[in-house]
Amino acid sequence: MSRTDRPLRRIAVIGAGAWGTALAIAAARAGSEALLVPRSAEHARRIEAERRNEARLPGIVLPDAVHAEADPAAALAWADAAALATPSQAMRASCARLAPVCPPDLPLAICAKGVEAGSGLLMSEVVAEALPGRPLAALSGPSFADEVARDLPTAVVVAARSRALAESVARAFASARFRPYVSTDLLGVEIGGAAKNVVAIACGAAQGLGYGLNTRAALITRGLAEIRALGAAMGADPETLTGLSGLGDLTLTCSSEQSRNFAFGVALARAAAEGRAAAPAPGGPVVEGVVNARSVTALARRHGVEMPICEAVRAVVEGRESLDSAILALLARPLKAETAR
Ligand SMILES: NC(=O)C1=CN([C@@H]2O[C@H](COP(=O)(O)OP(=O)(O)OC[C@H]3O[C@@H](n4cnc5c(N)ncnc54)[C@H](O)[C@@H]3O)[C@@H](O)[C@H]2O)C=CC1
Ligand SMILES: O=C(CO)COP(=O)(O)O
Repeated sequence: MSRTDRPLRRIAVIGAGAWGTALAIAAARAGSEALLVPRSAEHARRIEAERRNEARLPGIVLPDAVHAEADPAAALAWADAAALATPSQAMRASCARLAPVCPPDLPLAICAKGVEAGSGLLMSEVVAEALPGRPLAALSGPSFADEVARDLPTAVVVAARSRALAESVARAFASARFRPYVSTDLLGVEIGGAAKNVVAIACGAAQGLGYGLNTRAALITRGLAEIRALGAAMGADPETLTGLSGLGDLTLTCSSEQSRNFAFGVALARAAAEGRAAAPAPGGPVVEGVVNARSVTALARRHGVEMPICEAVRAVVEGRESLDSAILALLARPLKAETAR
């Protein structure tokens, strides 16, 4: 009997950021047990002593079924499955640390959203290189960590090439107010999650510039068209990109300053107005769209896909173009048909 034929009830969560912590809590609500594995032993001790992860999820008390474990070997030996919840650019290093101690058949649920800079690989490709042979799933969709931790109703999607694996992972997290749908389109789910953060920066910048809701609606819709074009070129199911992990997450992230990517876009516009550059705070919460502006557009260029909004965000965050001129360039693009057909 393979591991995924029996319920996945012990979940090791690698990466104790806001999302890893919220997922550990979601697993506990689903009747699973979770071991949260931070990068440092000190962080594990603090979480265990305080019964919270105050730096990342302020005010949230951990349920009894969640514990912190400093030693990844102990956590993975105990676990039925692991959730990989480090930022995308740390995924390879984090998996390398797990490689000597990760059982060869341990199911892994990728919870980071992004494309690796340099290699242009999706997270499932990075993990398959760093931890070869393990059954892979991705959990994604519109889900602010804080809302999940507070048990506000949330729907996500769990994708795996094996439907049985997607269903097992979904069951490990499903509870009355946390509803995972399943999908076999791993590629589509990963593309939507990686690209939406870049469009969210554009929406935040538009808000910071004082633009209105017309602009936001245009950016979301045309952003989705870009994401769908990338998905089509890479072989994703177009329906996935209008589902929870595509349009769903795009809508969430593009419409609230609760999104770190949106908030960073607002900060970009404020900084531009004051004639200075903006960058995410070192050691602060991850802003995936900054690195992913580069990695997602690099992937699109490789596939011959135009992503003008994402390219504009890239040019601005790389300091090659001012926000004003990036917007003017977007608006000055030749008039064209809205749809390809
Ligand atoms: N916060 C949210 O609402 C959601 C986040 N996500 C995704 O989850 C991923 C993680 O985001 P957050 O937890 O929010 O970030 P965060 O900024 O709250 O925390 C990131 C954590 O990763 C740890 N880390 C960094 N490098 C590491 C490494 N090499 N090994 C182990 N740990 C390492 C840091 O110590 C930190 O605790 C991102 O890809 C994000 O897009 C997905 C859904 C919701
Ligand atoms: O992915 C997220 C919600 O689904 C979190 O978005 P931010 O990283 O922009 O906060």
